[in-house]
Amino acid sequence: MSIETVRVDLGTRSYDVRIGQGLLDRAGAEIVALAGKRRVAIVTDTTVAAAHLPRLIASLNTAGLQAEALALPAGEATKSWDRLGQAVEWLIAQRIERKDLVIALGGGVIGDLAGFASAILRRGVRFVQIPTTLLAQVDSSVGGKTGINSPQGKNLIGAFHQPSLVLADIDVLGTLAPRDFRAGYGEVAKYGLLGDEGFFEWLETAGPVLATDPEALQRAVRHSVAMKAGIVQRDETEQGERALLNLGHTFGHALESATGYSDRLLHGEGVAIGCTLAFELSARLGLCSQEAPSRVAAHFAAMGMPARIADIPGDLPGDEALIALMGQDKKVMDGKLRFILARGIGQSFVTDDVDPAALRAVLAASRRG
Ligand SMILES: NC(=O)c1ccc[n+]([C@@H]2O[C@H](COP(=O)([O-])OP(=O)(O)OC[C@H]3O[C@@H](n4cnc5c(N)ncnc54)[C@H](O)[C@@H]3O)[C@@H](O)[C@H]2O)c1
Ligand SMILES: O=C(O)C(=O)C[C@@H](O)[C@H](O)[C@H](O)COP(=O)(O)O
Ligand SMILES: [Zn+2]
Repeated sequence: MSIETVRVDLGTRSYDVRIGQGLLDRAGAEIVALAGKRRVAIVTDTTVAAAHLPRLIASLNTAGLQAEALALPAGEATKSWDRLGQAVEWLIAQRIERKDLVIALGGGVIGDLAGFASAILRRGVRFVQIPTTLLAQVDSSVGGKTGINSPQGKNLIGAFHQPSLVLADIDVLGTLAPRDFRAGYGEVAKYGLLGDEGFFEWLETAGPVLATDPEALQRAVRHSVAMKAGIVQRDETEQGERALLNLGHTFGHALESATGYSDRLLHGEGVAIGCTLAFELSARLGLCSQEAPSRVAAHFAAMGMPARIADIPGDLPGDEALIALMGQDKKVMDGKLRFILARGIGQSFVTDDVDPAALRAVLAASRRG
C-alpha cells in the first residue's frame, strides 16, 4: 500500500498529513526539509519511548538530524500544569529556538501537551505530530487543538496551534494495547455518526477487522483525516461547523472529569458513551427514530466498547453533578449548554434547545444500562 497524503489547507498554516506504512523509519527524510539544520526535540511518553523512540532517533540521525528526547509518564494525568511546566522548562534547557522543531511522538495526550508547549514556548515554535495511537492518527494530531486538563473540566487550558506536518504510520498501531485501540475507534465511528452514514455502514462490517487488516485500517484513518481536514479548513477555530467534531463530547468530557481523568474511562470510551447518549437524547426529543440510538449502541457493543454510563466501573456523582460538569464545556454560550444532536446517522447539528427533563431521562436510563 502506498503512502497517502491529506492536505490541510489553511493558508500560511497549511500542512500535509502523511498516512501509511513504514513512515516512522522514513521520518528523518520526511522532516529534514522542514528542519533544515535546526535542532529537533522529541516529547514522548515512557511506553511509546520503549516501543518506538530508538527507531525515530535512528531515522533522524540518518537524515543528519540530532535529537534529544523527554519521556513523560503515560496516561491522561500527564495533561496537567505540572507536566506542561516540565516539558516547557526542558525545551528551554535544550535551548530550542523559535525556528527549531518539536516532535510529539505519542498518543493524544502527548500531542495535546507537546503541541501546547510548542504554542507557548518563545510565543510559538513549529511542531510535528507523529501520532502513535488510532485516536491520535484519526483525530488529535490534525486540526491544531492543543491543551491540558483542569480539575474543573477537560482541555480548559489550551491554544489553537497547527502542526507543520503529521506522520501517521499505521504500523506503529500494532503495539497498542487492545483497549487503547478500541478507545481510538470511538473517534473513528464518530465521523460516520456526525456526517457520513455510508462510512458508518462500512464500519459496521469493517470495524471488527480493522486491527488485523492494514488496508481497511489505512482506509479508516485516511477517510477520518479527510473528513476532519475538510471541517477544520472551513472553520479552523470552531465558530460554527467544527463543533460537530464534538459529537458525544459534552457527555464524554463530563464523565472523564467525574472519573478523575483515570483509566476508569479513556477518552475514546467516553466518546462512545457520549455518542450513544447524543443519539438517545435526539430520539427522545423526536429528532430521529428510535432505531438510530439502538444501532449506535449495538455497534459499540459489537466492538467490545462501553456504550452506557452503567458500563463505567465504580461510583459516579449524581446527574446534577454531571450536568454541572457539562456547564464547563467550551460550547456553553450565555450559560446555556449546547449539544451536538442528530436527525439520523450522519446528520448531526448543534443546538441549545434541549429540554432538561429529556436530558435527565437519558442520563437515568443510561445509568440503568
Ligand atoms: N486535540 C484534539 O483534537 C484531540 C482529539 C481527540 C482526543 N484528544 C485528546 O487525546 C487524548 C487521548 O489520546 P489517546 O487515546 O491517544 O491516549 P494516550 O495518549 O494516553 O495513549 C493511550 C495509551 O497508549 C499508549 N501508547 C501510545 N502509542 C502506543 C503504541 N504505538 N504502542 C503501545 N502503546 C502506545 C500510551 O502510552 C498510553 O498509555 C485525550 O486527552 C483527548 O482529550 C485531542
Ligand atoms: O478537533 C476538534 O474540534 C474536536 O472537537 C475533536 C475532539 O475529538 C477532541 O476530543 C477535542 O479535543 C475536543 O475539543 P474541546 O474543544 O471540546 O476540548
Ligand atoms: Zn475527542
